[in-house]
Amino acid sequence: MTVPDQTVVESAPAKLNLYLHVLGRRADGYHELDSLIAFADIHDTVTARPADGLTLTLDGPFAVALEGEPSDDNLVSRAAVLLAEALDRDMARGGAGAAITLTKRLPVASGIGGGSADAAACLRALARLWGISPADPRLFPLAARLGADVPVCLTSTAAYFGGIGDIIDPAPRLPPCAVVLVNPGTPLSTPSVFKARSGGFSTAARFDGAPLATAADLAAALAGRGNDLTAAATALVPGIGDVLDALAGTPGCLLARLSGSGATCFGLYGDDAEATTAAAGLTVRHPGWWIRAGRLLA
Ligand SMILES: C[C@](O)(CO)[C@H](O)COP(=O)(O)OP(=O)(O)OC[C@H]1O[C@@H](n2ccc(N)nc2=O)[C@H](O)[C@@H]1O
Ligand SMILES: Nc1ncnc2c1ncn2[C@@H]1O[C@H](COP(=O)(O)OP(=O)(O)OP(=O)(O)O)[C@@H](O)[C@H]1O
Repeated sequence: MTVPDQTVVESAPAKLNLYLHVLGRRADGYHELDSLIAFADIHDTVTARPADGLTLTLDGPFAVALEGEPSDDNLVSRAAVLLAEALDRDMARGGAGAAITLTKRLPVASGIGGGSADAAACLRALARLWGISPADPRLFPLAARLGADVPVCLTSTAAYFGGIGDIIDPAPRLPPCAVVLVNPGTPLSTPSVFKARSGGFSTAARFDGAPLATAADLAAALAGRGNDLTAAATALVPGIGDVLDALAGTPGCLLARLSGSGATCFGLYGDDAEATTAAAGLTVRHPGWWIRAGRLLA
């Protein structure tokens, strides 16, 4: 959305790993993954307007979680600097920069890729502000330099994620599906979860069956797959087990699962009313949890 004073607004949607299989561990310590990634209409927001230089302002309920970190370390600032460099946009020589605001609504270090989504949204917002397409192919290599999850967040459409996150393939069309996201309130760092993981490896499990017409079809297909980081994440944050049990116990929940390295879990539902009712009930019973209802993006 562009508003008349040239302010550009981009959403940074939460990423969900509908399934996440760990296929092996490379010599450099990174893990080979097979994952079906989808996005939800539950999001941070990046706003950019013309200004001298580059500045970042944080607001929103989870801004406080990032305020202890230097602003230059924020993935949004890093994305802005990379794009300015790639476009040879020299603000010292009078080129217009951007005043960026990140409205942080997604919990930090929570397995739903908020930082990656913010970085991708910043690339799209500044591309538009500075007169190039948000689909410009130059954005992809910049996104990859910012993190494994950032390229897939550029389009925020469902995708298969392979390699160490560097292989992105189109996913089957997902059916309309309502979701509830629940985080028990404990940040969880991705490296600690991979380090805590033990046991064997899974095989790749991309869908090759009939089209997924309904949320129930999607849940049934996912039931034979899993998130291989669940045991390790739950060992570090036992509250994940409570979240999964609570989600699974809500009427209409078709599937409850951990996203990424956690600690956010998601429930899938056949319709919006079931998800909204589930979220409301969980909020009453667990006032300390972060709970949001929404839908998967098409
Ligand atoms: C697990 C996922 O959430 C799945 O969507 C993401 O791939 C994680 O992406 P991310 O948070 O951007 O993670 P990165 O910053 O790339 O990696 C953080 C750390 O997690 C471990 N890591 C991450 C990705 C991967 N494929 N193998 C790993 O072993 C590594 O120790 C790495 O240093
Ligand atoms: N804009 C940002 N939002 C969130 N975290 C950021 C941001 N910029 C930098 N970071 C850093 O990145 C770390 C990971 O944050 P993020 O919320 O993206 O994790 P995540 O949801 O677990 O991601 P993933 O699912 O990709 O593992 C944070 O602990 C923080 O230090």
